[in-house]
Amino acid sequence: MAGRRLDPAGATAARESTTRIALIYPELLGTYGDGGNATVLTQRLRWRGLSAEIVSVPAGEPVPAGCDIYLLGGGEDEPQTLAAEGLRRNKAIERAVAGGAVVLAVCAGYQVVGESFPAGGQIYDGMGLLGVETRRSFDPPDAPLPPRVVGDIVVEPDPSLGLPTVLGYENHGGRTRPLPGADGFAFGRVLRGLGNGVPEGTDGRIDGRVIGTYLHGPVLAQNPALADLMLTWVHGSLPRLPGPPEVEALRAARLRALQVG
Ligand SMILES: NC(=O)CC[C@H](N)C(=O)O
Repeated sequence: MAGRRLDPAGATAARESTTRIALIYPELLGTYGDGGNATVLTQRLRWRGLSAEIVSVPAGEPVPAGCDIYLLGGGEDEPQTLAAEGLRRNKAIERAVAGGAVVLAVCAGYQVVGESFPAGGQIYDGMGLLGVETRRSFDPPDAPLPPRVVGDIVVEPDPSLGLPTVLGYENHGGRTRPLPGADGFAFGRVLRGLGNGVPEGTDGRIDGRVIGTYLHGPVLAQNPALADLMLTWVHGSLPRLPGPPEVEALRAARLRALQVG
């Protein structure tokens, strides 16, 4: 993580060129429509008159290093280990991140960009982009937890991000905690659901422009402000663009139903 202490607010100068959004191994890391995150980012750029391209990277293909944003979604244990194997061999995302690229990694993707994760009774190395480790449970267990958490999740993002409440859906068996002295900070505080499953009650992790979270959804479809935050990391300031009215209505209804806010 050293050597890429980027200031997320100090975005790259405004740019004219097409924004390239890499969708990593969608057939392995694509549960719960996480590929929709690429659609949301692309559309929010196009609505502002900016051009964007989705670069879908099938498993087994080399990951291009020249993209602006890399998206990794959720996956079951076996596809997740295959994805991690491919990504550990191919250091393109690490190089792109060192050059200022943005990463959004959801659930299995979050575990894979961390230092290590469990699958099928073994522990696998991740990419080490975030200083977190995932296990089925930590020893001694801090609280009795269900073997798998499935359901709605609501997160109050870290205030430094300037984001409204974030909504999503989680389905995972892994619990994730920062390694001692890890760079970065938790994505947010869990208001409903489990998230990282640690006593601090946090979800996810952010280090520089790498975001890991347990929120499926696809998360950006329900949380356009998070999409715009990522886009400003690439573009600098962008014209304000409210969420589509139906998304705002859905958010309000979900928050009411979940009795948050
Ligand atoms: N939905 C997911 O991405 C699951 C991630 C991981 N296989 C777990 O169960 O913890």
